[in-house]
Amino acid sequence: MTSTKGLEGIVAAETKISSIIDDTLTYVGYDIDDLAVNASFEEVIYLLWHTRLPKADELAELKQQLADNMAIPASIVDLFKSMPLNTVHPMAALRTAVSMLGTFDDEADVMEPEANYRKAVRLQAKIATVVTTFARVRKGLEPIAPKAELGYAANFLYMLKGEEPAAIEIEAFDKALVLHADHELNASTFTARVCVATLSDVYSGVTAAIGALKGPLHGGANEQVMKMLSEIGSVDNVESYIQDKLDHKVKIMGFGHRVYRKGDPRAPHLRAMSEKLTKLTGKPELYDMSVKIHDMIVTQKGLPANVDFFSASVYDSLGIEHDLFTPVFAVSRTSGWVAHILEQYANNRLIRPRAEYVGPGMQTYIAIEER
Ligand SMILES: CC(=O)SCCNC(=O)CCNC(=O)[C@H](O)C(C)(C)COP(=O)(O)OP(=O)(O)OC[C@H]1O[C@@H](n2cnc3c(N)ncnc32)[C@H](O)[C@@H]1OP(=O)(O)O
Ligand SMILES: O=C([O-])CC(=O)C(=O)O
Repeated sequence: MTSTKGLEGIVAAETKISSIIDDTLTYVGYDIDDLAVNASFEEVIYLLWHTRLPKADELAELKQQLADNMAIPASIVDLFKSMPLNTVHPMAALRTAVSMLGTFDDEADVMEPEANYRKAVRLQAKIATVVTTFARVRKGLEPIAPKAELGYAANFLYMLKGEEPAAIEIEAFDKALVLHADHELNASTFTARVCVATLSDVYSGVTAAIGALKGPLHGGANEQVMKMLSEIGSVDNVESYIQDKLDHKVKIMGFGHRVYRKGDPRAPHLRAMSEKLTKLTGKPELYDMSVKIHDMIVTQKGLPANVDFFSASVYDSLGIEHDLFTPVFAVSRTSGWVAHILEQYANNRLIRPRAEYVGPGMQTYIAIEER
């Protein structure tokens, strides 16, 4: 029995939800380039959960269900207030809050497909409120209730900032949500599938997935990209900063990917958004720095940017605090996690691989006083 480090190249599940073939990403067979330009996030949620695009009335129904379920229990606010708010990372707060949401759901352990779908809707609706509520509570601000008439992207920005976002902000944020919604068997989605394959519940699966997304080799990279841009500070500093990191073999966040070789198809969309939005917000240097970093890494390491690289300057332009970047990713990816959880339940088998044992051979127990 031999192992493959990081399970590289191992096909561990069948899925109808998304695919990456020859660097092309599709959701249910629709090219991400097509969806990024044409689909709303709510349409993508429906697509991932039903493996088909919604008709107008079906989309309207899903939007209504999401709007109806956005409120969160007051205890979640109390939970946040009880946390060490000066130090807690929003991803840790989110992980804990999603777990707690499960305790309030009467159907948490009801495993019928209809009940699991209802939980999917509730969780997708509430996760936007959870993240924005945390963002406000930690600053001593009152949470803002969602407005039923706003779409998902608009509601998120509204609940975060307390004012209705401009059309260009809604459009950009909605596109970012579309681009982050699903990605085949990435680490957090695999985590969710492993968790629920024991027939554990939807909340456990998403809580586990949030934990996996948090790491800087996965979703946590977008916050680290912004940290790097802030440290660099100006285009003139890019070369020496990046060269120093490369000379010391430090990984540059937002580059490289386990699956993509030529490039991540989501990155050009985010790059275009970054160029446009950083100009509008009067911070074009963020984009210019990003491009210079990008060119250096591509030239010297041959590594293309992944989804996390240009999303950092996009989220900054939308006025989102830097440590909320990964929670925003989680808000979008919940749609994909839940789709995979429902797919796993529909054709379940326990996921239990083997490990290659590389420890010592058979030993005989030695009494403690003789060691
Ligand atoms: C949403 C997402 O999860 S997208 C990914 C987000 N993560 C990041 O941006 C973090 C930075 N990137 C990385 O750490 C990696 O590229 C990963 C985790 C994405 C993929 O990892 P793996 O497929 O395991 O590749 P691995 O880490 O083994 O790298 C292979 C080689 O490329 C190098 N490399 C990979 N990524 C980078 C990088 N970002 N900067 C510099 N060198 C890199 C490695 O040092 C290694 O070099 P070596 O063979 O000389 O030791
Ligand atoms: O697929 C991966 O390994 C990581 C990734 O890009 C994602 O989850 O969006």
